[in-house]
Amino acid sequence: MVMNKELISMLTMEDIVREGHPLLRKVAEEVTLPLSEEDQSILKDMIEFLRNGQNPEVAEEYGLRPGVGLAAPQINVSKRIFVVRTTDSQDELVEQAFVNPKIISHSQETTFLSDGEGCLSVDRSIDGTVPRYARVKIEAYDETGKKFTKRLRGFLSIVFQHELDHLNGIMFYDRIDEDDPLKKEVPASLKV
Ligand SMILES: O=CN(O)C[C@@H](CC1CCCC1)C(=O)N1NCCC[C@H]1C(=O)Nc1ccccn1
Ligand code: NI
Repeated sequence: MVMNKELISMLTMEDIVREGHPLLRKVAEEVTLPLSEEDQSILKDMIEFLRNGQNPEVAEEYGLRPGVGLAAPQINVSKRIFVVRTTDSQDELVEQAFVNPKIISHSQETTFLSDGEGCLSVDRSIDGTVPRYARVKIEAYDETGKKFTKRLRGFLSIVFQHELDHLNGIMFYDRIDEDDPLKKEVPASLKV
């Protein structure tokens, strides 16, 4: 008997897990390499979701919120996988899968998005400064199972840290300082 192929399905906002779902607060499992067929198709769906969201016609058609990153726990898959699609400091398009990602070193200096952060799994806007390392040296595997290290800075570094937090059950607002949510300056001691 011929097994029928998985239906080609695109991810939509219904597939995005929202606040309150336990998976967003779990530490996701490492992925065994090389990636299984299933994990490879999960990665493809995740990249497609970001591409679709960044295509105004498709986003409009399917009611997608545009995202620059997506972590597997957000689509109810507790695995250490996320994808990023954005432009880097040289305005080059970066479309990258990160499997079993790790920060191996980071700057003392911190940075933050001046408008604060949001999250596709959070249907409310939360004001506040989310401190992130200004620069990170990371190690991960790509969709072919190849290990790579990269130095990230700027917006890409922030996106990476937001996604890595999702693999560790951390939400961006966990990092907002309640006593001084809108703090803008970085304590002098932290500047290198
Ligand atoms: O875990 C992954 N997510 O939750 C999707 C998030 C990830 C980003 C939030 C802050 C850093 C990574 C995402 O992309 N968004 N969050 C909701 C609003 C829309 C969108 C966004 O911030 N877009 C954006 C921001 C600045 C410049 C250009 N575009
Ligand atoms: Ni998020």
